[in-house]
Amino acid sequence: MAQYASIEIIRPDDWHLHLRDGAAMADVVGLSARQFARAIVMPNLKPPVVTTEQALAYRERILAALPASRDFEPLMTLYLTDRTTPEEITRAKDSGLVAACKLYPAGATTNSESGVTDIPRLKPVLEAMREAGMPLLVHGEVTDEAIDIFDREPVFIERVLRPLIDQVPGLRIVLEHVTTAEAVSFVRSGPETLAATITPHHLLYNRNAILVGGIRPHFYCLPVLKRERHRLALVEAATSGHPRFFLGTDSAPHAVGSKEGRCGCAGLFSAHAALELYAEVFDQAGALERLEGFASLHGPDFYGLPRNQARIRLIREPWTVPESYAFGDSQVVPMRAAETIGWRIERR
Ligand SMILES: NC(=O)N[C@@H](CC(=O)O)C(=O)O
Ligand SMILES: [Zn+2]
Ligand SMILES: [Zn+2]
Repeated sequence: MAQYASIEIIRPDDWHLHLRDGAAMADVVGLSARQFARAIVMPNLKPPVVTTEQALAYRERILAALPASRDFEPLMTLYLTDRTTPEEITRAKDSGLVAACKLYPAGATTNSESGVTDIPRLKPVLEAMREAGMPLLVHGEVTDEAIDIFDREPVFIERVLRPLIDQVPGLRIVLEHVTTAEAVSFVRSGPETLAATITPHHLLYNRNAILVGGIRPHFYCLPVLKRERHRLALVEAATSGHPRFFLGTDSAPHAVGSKEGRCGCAGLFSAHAALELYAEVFDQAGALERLEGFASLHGPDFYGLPRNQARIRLIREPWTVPESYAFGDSQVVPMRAAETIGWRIERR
């Protein structure tokens, strides 16, 4: 098998990113813009981004915080609630700047308190999205207390996603941050309108990372890391060349104090090195030739957006990740903190 010293690909996009807001956002946005041309920006701020007007204002704050040299396009999203109307979908579509809407089952993850409690009642909104050609992005976990946290994704697929696809056929759906073999086979056997994003952490780690040799809060995210057999299924899907699996980091920075407490927040921060971490995965799988499809082609194709023109080069050259990055009035601990990564992006 060829051992590439470097690899050049079309500049990638991140189809699932948390940028937060204010000074913290200003500290992290440049790290994503360094590698990605565009990113789907998640709307789970406090309070959430529920109207087109709020999404456009958030977009302006992101653009204002970008380093002058960076060309980076934030693709905005709306946070669906029980009160979202079909008219709001039309406004979002007409703005030309809102790319998708996000469904958080209420209580499923970080800042999802205002999420949807009654998904069947959302049908008129989902139909308006289908007419607008606007994808529905889904955090796919049930919140039922009786369901084990490691089973919440497969149960969501059977209880919620399968019926939803039947009720609104033709709606484009992205099952975000898939973590299980069940999700992979559901997407593979699903309609052409169903896709999934995969994170670097779910490709690189299994649940041992959280629990072996001490409890490691920086590996805690939702959906939680799963068994090794699930990780292997994700690697197979990502590196297979299948066009309905693509890159979405779910980089979700939290101030170090909110991760390392008695009740730590869910979310891993990977924006400092996301593409480099994906390169490791594809390299280990002997599939570097397929990185470009996963990182740069399948996403825009599914969203119906143009592919990027610029190119980016990754070099096989280890570097040590800092212990932390600035994050507003605090710090954020990055994935692989104080450890090495085998690839780096060529500076231009
Ligand atoms: N993934 C996470 O563990 N956390 C995300 C929310 C999410 O994507 O579910 C966050 O906003 O912190
Ligand atoms: Zn999520
Ligand atoms: Zn997320």
